[in-house]
Amino acid sequence: MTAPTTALSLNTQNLAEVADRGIAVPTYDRSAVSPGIVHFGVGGFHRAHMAMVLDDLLGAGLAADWGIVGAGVLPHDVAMRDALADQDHLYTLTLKHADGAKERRVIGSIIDYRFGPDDPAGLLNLLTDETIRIVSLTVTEGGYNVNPVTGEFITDEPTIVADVEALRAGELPATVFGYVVSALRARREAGIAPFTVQSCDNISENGDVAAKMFSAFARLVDAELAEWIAESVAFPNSMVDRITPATTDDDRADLLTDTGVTDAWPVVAEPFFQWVLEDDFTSGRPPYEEARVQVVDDVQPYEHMKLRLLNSGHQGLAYFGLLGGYTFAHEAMANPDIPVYLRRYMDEEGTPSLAPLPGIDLDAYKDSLIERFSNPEIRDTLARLGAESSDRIPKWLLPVVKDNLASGHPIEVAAAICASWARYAEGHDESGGRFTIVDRYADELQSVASTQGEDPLAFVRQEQFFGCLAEEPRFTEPYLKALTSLHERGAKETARRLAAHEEL
Ligand SMILES: NC(=O)c1ccc[n+]([C@@H]2O[C@H](COP(=O)([O-])OP(=O)(O)OC[C@H]3O[C@@H](n4cnc5c(N)ncnc54)[C@H](O)[C@@H]3O)[C@@H](O)[C@H]2O)c1
Ligand SMILES: O=P(O)(O)OC[C@@H](O)[C@@H](O)[C@H](O)[C@H](O)CO
Repeated sequence: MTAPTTALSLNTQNLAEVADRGIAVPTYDRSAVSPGIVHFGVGGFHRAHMAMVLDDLLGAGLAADWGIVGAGVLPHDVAMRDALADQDHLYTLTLKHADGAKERRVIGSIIDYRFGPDDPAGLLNLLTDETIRIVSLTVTEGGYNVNPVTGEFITDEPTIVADVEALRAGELPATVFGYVVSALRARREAGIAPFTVQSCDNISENGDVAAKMFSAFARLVDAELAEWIAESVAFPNSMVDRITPATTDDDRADLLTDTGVTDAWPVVAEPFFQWVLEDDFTSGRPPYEEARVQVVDDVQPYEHMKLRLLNSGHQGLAYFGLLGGYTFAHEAMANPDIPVYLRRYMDEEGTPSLAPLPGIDLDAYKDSLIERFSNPEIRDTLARLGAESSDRIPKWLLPVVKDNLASGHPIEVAAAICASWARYAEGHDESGGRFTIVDRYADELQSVASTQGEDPLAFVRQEQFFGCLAEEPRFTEPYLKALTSLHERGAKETARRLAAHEEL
């Protein structure tokens, strides 16, 4: 291994030298990889997860016709376009183990990137081309445009209204919905088989939700087209898992210090990887199972396990941690009470809401979650976990509350987590410092939270998030006790009492 004396840019030409500096590089001929997948939402997670799987397959001499073309439609996606373009769409993935060990590799499966606004017709033509057989998505929970209480498509969102008009007028789209539905319409007219729409977002029944939302969008354009989409396009469900924090300047600096390689947008993630995928594809798929993907007939039990234990657990960690003055997930996990009350939530509330999971050792799974949250090398911020709560709590935690209310199982900790969100939404911590609430409903949430001194149930009366839970005493009683305790005793003491099963 060459000592990293000079800075070396990551690009195709420098790959041999990058390898000399201790980073594994693609051994396959990237120029022979042709596009088969368009991925919307190329952020940290896609690059740590699905793109790595394709890179593994390419490295094994498979899937050469399943190269990924990234696509972005939001203004800030220019940053990813430029970062990737300058390095031939290569990037480094660093897996950080809890003991400090780092596994580094260069991923080569993304072969191009299209920023929609640069050339909407070009992106649409690509999506219409028969070589594209999968359109995959990590556009976040909010990207599916679902009303959290009714579960229906939000039809009056301005970008959606504009795209519906554009498609009706035969003009070019701007949103993911517009691109996918325009392309499917064009393929249908040209007699080209539709692609599969493969969601990789953290949403329960993500494929079914995508099917419903894309069909609802199409219905606004053309009812017959919507029917054809519902009948002809596969939307497989999946459970995806790998904690991938947002990239920081420290990550770029670490890579440079350790190896001398510069990467404009490296990805850092935990070593754990899981992808459980429903085998339902319209026009073929890569041999995913050759790269650790569990291809199954029914994903739902795995999805529920992950969303209700891991992601809801993250919600339990985020607001208590931020209110308690912590910045990183592992710092909050080092408070002895926090892992204990999180485990109480997982054992007493999350677990009874799950269907049987034959062959899965749930205790080992929950132990591993506590370990993964505690990994000090990942430096996952509580701010990331606590962002866009209005898209997360209703989709991950409230289904546990509703199922347990129906079955008579406990909901005390889940109610306390809801109260911690309400307390956090007040926008200040316990020493008077300010939080920046990152949520598309931030103003509304903060304004309602500011009234809960006089009206402690104000936050849960927001039916668009909580449905009718404000009318349910079995929920409001523990919720009010937790909210009062958070105000009067603070997050750390409230966590201690929850951990110790003491009265709040
Ligand atoms: N980060 C993780 O640990 C992790 C793990 C499992 C699953 N996921 C899933 O992946 C999603 C993305 O996570 P990430 O860490 O890559 O985030 P990120 O912020 O790095 O990337 C998100 C991408 O989605 C795009 N996007 C957001 N809203 C959109 C919209 N309305 N239309 C089109 N594009 C949109 C953004 O422009 C960006 O390219 C999560 O919301 C989650 O559902 C993430
Ligand atoms: O990325 P989000 O918005 O779905 O949720 C935040 C975290 O809970 C999530 O990213 C987890 O880290 C991830 O789901 C682990 O696989």
